[in-house]
Amino acid sequence: MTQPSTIPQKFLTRPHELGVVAVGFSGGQCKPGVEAAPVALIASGLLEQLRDDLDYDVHYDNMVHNYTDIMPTSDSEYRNMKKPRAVSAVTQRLSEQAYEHAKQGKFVLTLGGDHSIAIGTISGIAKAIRERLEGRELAVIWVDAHADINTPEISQSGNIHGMPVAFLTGLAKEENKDIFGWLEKEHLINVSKLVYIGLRDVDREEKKLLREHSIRAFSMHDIDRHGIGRVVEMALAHIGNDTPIHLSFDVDALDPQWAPSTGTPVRGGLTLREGDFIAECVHQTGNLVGMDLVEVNPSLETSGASDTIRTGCSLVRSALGDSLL
Ligand SMILES: NC(=[NH2+])NCCC[C@H](N)C(=O)O
Repeated sequence: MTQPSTIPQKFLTRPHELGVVAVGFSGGQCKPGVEAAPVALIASGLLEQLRDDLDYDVHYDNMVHNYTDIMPTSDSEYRNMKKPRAVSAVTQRLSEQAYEHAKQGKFVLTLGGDHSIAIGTISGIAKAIRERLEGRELAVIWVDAHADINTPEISQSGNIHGMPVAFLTGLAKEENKDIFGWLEKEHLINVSKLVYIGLRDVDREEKKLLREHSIRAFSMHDIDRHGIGRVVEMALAHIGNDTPIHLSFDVDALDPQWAPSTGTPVRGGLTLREGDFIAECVHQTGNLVGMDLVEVNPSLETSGASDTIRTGCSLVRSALGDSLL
């Protein structure tokens, strides 16, 4: 059965402590249901598994945050973004929550929610890491079918869950404090410390951005060619061994066979083992400081929902040190 990890964690001063933030937010896209994911993941026993099997001291406020108290009364489109003020307010609050945990040297686990929430988690953790580790930059491994790097102007959908990487890298900028203008330099990540794995549905303008900024991206084609083992090796080599890592895991990186209940499924994805393998390897670096699990939408499929939840739990356990032997 499962046992706690023995891998020393280089960048956490409280490696056995997990700050868990449950974010019931779906405003980064248009399909309701993704806000119910944290409850579903927790009801299926995820936090007990982390506590009892992997020996983590779980710091969870027993609340799924839906941030209703900070929802704007009106939220018209702005620069082609849908619900810009709501997503901005939620991610700003989440950024502070993630920062508080990360500042104390805990691992930050965030259960989403749609992928727009990564604007909050990554900005908060990047800031805490800079403060705690003398200006060190946070690297991000973005495991996803999509690149989520649309700037508002090039986005075809206007959904902000397709834009978080643009805001986090500073490729998209906005002065208005109510619409991501709260993001400061200390919140941002460097494109050279960003790596994608699993891409297979990238918009044309996004492809251009990836090329122009020489962003390291491993598509499903690369995984077919080299195998997942080599791809993860290359991804980690790109980041380097002296860098704290955040893993932002969109469940739609997996093939719909393993994760059908998600808003934007794309065929031809990772197997369950390839997903777990990525998470296991990132854990083994000893450099992981945070993880998001996003885009589980239990209401989209009746029979597929429990499979998707099970997949999500498995990915989180793997990233937190669960191993097969
Ligand atoms: N987090 C996600 N599932 N993102 C899907 C994004 C799809 C598309 N590229 C868009 O910008 O709308």
